[in-house]
Amino acid sequence: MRVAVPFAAETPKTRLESVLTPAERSTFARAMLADVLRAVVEAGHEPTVVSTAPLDLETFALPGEIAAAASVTVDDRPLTEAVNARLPGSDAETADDEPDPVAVVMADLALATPDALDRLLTSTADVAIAPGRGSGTNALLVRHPEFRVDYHGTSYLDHREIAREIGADLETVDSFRLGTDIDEPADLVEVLVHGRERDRAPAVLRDFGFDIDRLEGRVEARRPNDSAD
Ligand SMILES: Nc1nc2c(ncn2[C@@H]2O[C@H](COP(=O)(O)OP(=O)(O)OP(=O)(O)O)[C@@H](O)[C@H]2O)c(=O)[nH]1
Ligand SMILES: C[C@H](OP(=O)(O)O)C(=O)O
Repeated sequence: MRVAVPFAAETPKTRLESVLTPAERSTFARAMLADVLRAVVEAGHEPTVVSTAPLDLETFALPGEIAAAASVTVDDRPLTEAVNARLPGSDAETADDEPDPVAVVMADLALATPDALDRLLTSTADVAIAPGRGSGTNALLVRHPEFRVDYHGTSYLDHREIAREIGADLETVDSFRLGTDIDEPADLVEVLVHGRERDRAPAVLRDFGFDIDRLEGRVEARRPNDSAD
């Protein structure tokens, strides 16, 4: 199985611009990517980062076995096109009778664990999806040679419809860890609460000065000098 990890390398995580500087967003996005690559390798797979710009994984100082298993390919097409070019049955595929399945795991799944990924990656459905809140498609496994993605907006609902149209059976993988993509300031607290000790993303946030604000209402990640909304 091939596992693609799309990565917007140049201006990542723009929706975090109210709480992180551009340099911090880049560091944080790379920390989440490192955590995702580690989880994919520990689930037994060799991830390829599909990056919008060149990316030197050597500068990530990944543990040896993670660095050895992970690779980068540069593709500056929009997300949907770049992913579709890699799905079973696409032009980039050889004309195998039975193409290899392809998984697509987003680089901002900071809570992903090998066990959570394994539940998706061992699905035998034609298409398996771990949706995100708000109907995103956080992680996907495609076996069907006619299935194509259409990301953004309500992509989970759209992908269900696409699967129905081509007669593919679809499994929805219900997973808190895969369902939590880190898009907006309110998501940062999930990294601090549920990130594991060894993960980079929570360490980076703490290094930036974030902590869990328990003072009132719903908990959130805040640093002391952030102005109140
Ligand atoms: N290869 C590639 N990856 C992308 C592209 N856009 C987003 N990604 C990656 O796809 C995943 C989901 O991205 P989004 O959350 O929609 O966008 P983002 O760029 O991370 O964040 P925002 O700028 O806040 O929208 C992340 O892993 C991104 O790094 C793209 O055009 N090409
Ligand atoms: C790529 C996109 O991510 P979101 O913008 O929902 O985080 C999607 O899941 O369709």
